Amino acid sequence: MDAILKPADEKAPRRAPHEIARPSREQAEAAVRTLLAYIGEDPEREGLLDTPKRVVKSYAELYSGYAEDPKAHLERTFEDVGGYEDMIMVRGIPFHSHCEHHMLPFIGKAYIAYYPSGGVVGLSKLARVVDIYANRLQTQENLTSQIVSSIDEHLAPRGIALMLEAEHQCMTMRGVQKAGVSTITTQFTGVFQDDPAEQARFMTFIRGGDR
Ligand SMILES: Nc1nc2c(ncn2[C@@H]2O[C@H](COP(=O)(O)OP(=O)(O)OP(=O)(O)O)[C@@H](O)[C@H]2O)c(=O)[nH]1
Ligand SMILES: [Zn+2]
Repeated sequence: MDAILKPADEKAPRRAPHEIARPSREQAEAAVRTLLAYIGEDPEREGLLDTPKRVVKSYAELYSGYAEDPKAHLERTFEDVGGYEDMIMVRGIPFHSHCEHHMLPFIGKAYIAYYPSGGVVGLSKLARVVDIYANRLQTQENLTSQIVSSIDEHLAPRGIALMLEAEHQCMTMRGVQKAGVSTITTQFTGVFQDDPAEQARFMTFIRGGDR
């Protein structure tokens, strides 16, 4: 257990989840008490007695994505769609994630489009995939590429376009303190990657409902 409580060698290769010993809930709660004392609080005062328990419980929701597999949501496709094969966009999916540098939230919207090939997925499933990856520690770039890779792997559409726009609280509440700044990331595969006109169409769809 000591190994996980000490800082890791920065150059160590990335370990698989099963190689990392998981602390108990009690150890996680004790770590929260340590942080409370570190910021100058008294972890024993009445208002804070249940806080470690609540924080650890909230982590089960905020970081639920580690225990979920997007495949479960993307493997069921529908083919009876009247031969529809044009772009499908799910526009403005709200998400919240946490940056892996500060463990502070970044909050924004995802815009996903794809050209189907042989089948479509339930629309909600795309939002579920966003949540699975957002409910992990992330960089916005990683989140973008993981969502795209997973849709590509399980659905193999003719093309995928994804744009994320988010505000990072680590830039708003602390550090450089720039409120109202958003970060945009995009990734294109297939027809979107090959044809700039498709990227332009994607951008037009994104603006569509705001006119
Ligand atoms: N590329 C990228 N950077 C991010 C993301 N989330 C946070 N960051 C940045 O990660 C960087 C970490 O920089 P460091 O210098 O190691 O940390 P820091 O001293 O806390 O930096 P400041 O935020 O500038 O105070 C900061 O520039 C953050 O803005 C992200 O999703 N993608
Ligand atoms: Zn950050």
